[in-house]
Amino acid sequence: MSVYQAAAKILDKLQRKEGALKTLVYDSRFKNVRQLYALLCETLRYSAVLEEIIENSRFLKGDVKMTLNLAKVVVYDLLFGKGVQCGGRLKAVVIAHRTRLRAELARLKVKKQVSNNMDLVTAAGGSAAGPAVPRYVRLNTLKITTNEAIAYFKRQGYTYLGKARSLDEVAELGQKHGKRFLQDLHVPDLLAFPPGTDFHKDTLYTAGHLILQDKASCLPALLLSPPVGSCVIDACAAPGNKTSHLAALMKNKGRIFAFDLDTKRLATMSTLLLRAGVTCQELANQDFLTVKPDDPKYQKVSHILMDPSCSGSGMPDLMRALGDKNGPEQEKRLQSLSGFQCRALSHALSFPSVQRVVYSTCSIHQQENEDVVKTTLEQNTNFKLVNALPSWPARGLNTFLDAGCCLRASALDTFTNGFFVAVFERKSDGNESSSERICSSKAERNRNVEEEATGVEGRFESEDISELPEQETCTRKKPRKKKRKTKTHAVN
Ligand SMILES: C[S@@+](CC[C@H](N)C(=O)[O-])C[C@H]1O[C@@H](n2cnc3c(N)ncnc32)[C@H](O)[C@@H]1O
Repeated sequence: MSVYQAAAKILDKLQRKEGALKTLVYDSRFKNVRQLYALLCETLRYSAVLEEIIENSRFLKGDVKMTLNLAKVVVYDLLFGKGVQCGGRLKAVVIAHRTRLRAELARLKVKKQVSNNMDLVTAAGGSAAGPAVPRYVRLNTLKITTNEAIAYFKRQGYTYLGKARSLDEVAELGQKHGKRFLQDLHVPDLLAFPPGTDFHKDTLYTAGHLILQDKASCLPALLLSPPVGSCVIDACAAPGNKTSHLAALMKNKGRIFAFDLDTKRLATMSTLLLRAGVTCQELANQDFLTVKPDDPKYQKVSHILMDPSCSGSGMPDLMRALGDKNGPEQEKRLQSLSGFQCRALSHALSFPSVQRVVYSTCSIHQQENEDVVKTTLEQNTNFKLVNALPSWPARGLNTFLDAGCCLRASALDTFTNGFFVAVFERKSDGNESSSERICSSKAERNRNVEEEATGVEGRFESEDISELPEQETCTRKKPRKKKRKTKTHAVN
């Protein structure tokens, strides 16, 4: 099977919501999964542009017999990729229409008033997905310091633009190309490069010094901010980007109990943590809902990260591929996800010593975000919301009194993927009224700012197919009856 047929099949499956992109690629058993994955990512990125070109050129209107998805992957390679890399009838058909397709590309650039292909993507995605998001690189501080990394990239010919002072500077980088980078203003040890910068073959990346992770997905670990030496649970952990971030914040001291239902993702996680030099973890292939809060093993757990399965609707490429379908089916799915998310979050809050719990999703839907937080607060009156990262401009939708304590992220507002974070903290006095739980009092806001400035500052995904799923689509798996626990051992 050619790479195009394999890719088209996966696009079909994505549209039928049969799984996450990386899982589908991995499961396809295609011999060169890296090539297949790269082609799919790029086709998804150019999806809207490709559809317009295919439609305007009437490529599929004549005698050409192929599905839109097959047309998209092959036209992508013809116009934006390495040229058509197959033989036979498929190549003959595309070559026969090459001139018309190229002419449509040129016409589209004139229409959108852009001069290069990347700008075309930005122009196409501008309304639905927002501007292009920079390539964020989290430095794994277990292995490298920020200064070392900056010096390394300078040696590689990149121009260092300094530490961003405003989101506008990050946004500007999103519109640029070439070898330049800056340090992020919110997340310490995070660098931002122009979109499309590829580090998969970089030696620092392959050695686990760099973690390719979107900025928004760095916020949960940062806001949980477990002290060095603490006892932490990562409830839905695989493939472990946030676990490795937690371990870096904890300087590999203390314990992280990490759970996941999915055996394959957990195996990938084990490999990734090994590469990242994480040694303080204990992995378990277990349904978090079955983990007993009164088990003496978890007696000292003070911090929990809850990043459960969600619709993945914050991932722009994915949503563009799936189409933003509303309707009863979508509503049913969201309700089911939301029910699970509420149960999982309440379960996290039931651990006897837990003080702080961070809830996050890569969803843009209120049902999975504010609604889950509101229900959970109503059911757990011994917890309140903390005003998460007050300097962050995008806040939770105003659907209940404390919703502004939560933060949202999007390509349009924060130049990241779509994301949501809420921070729960145990009330010091169990008798606080519901109004006291609101984090809008000036004193508490100030305290939170201070915490973020002192506790977080100074401490500190790949999309490589060999590493498998980031957190984009995280379809919920049914709990398995048989539990198998795996424990990773310390690695030097
Ligand atoms: C959003 S992804 C987690 C991404 C991860 N936190 C990271 O940053 O790399 C959600 C994960 O939850 C897992 N999951 C779903 N239901 C679960 C459950 N009941 N118990 C444990 N893990 C679960 C899924 O297998 C999936 O790997």
